[in-house]
Amino acid sequence: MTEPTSSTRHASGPADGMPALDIRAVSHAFGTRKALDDVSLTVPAGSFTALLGPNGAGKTTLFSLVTRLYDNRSGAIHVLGADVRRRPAEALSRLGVVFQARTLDLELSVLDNLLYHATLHGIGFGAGRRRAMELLAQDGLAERARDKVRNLSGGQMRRVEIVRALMHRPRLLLLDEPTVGLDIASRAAVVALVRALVADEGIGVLWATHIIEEIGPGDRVVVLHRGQIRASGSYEEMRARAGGEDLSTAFLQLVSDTGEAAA
Ligand SMILES: Nc1ncnc2c1ncn2[C@@H]1O[C@H](COP(=O)(O)OP(=O)(O)OP(=O)(O)O)[C@@H](O)[C@H]1O
Repeated sequence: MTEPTSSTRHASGPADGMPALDIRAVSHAFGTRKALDDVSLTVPAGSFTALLGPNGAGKTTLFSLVTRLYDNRSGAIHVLGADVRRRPAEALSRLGVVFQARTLDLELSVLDNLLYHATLHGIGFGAGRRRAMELLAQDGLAERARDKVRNLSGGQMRRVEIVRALMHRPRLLLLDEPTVGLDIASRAAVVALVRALVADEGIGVLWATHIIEEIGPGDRVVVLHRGQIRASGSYEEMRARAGGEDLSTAFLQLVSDTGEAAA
């Protein structure tokens, strides 16, 4: 991405120093099946935090609670200080989300998809169009603005979904396994786009994945397994846990069924 403009750098957002996302003691069950058990985690503002967990760990359930698809009946979730239960409109206006399943309208143009989202957030047509073109240009997709989404590659669709999530200038971006199904080059482009948002604009990112290679030095890592947080800390701390071995070794130790639940 190119250097952010003043309008992109200062997105809507409250107090400095507040975590982008703070989850405290949240549990969730589907009937008798516990999907999340007393989960607490923090995404500091301007951090890339990887939520690392194997299939069925509870990542999507956690995202559904943060975005209010499900109601959190225990614990508390704050987005930039706004409680998602008590101040949902405020909290949701501060977050952008890219769901695991594709949600663009394939028959609409890229621009119309973005304008539709802008309208849902109360952004007027002119301002929405300017914002969309600014973001598409930053991501090298401006010339595809009038193309039907159906004609884009999978990687380009993902990047458009990220652009869409940024239309209303959130300070927290949630991405649920955003590179699933992409080839290596497309995956690298998506990762680079999101890392640039963290570095250039200070957006807090929670990146759910089970792909270890997407996590690197300087990242924060939260390991979720069977609905429980098994570990959290910096990439370097995680490696140290495995005696200096790579992150894969640490991860496999943490999600083995004998691994202790630990903070
Ligand atoms: N709507 C639902 N009804 C019943 N059980 C569910 C529902 N959604 C999820 N679960 C169960 O909750 C647990 C956590 O699922 P979840 O989809 O949150 O995990 P995940 O980490 O996102 O997995 P994946 O990487 O496979 O997407 C699993 O045991 C799953 O089967």
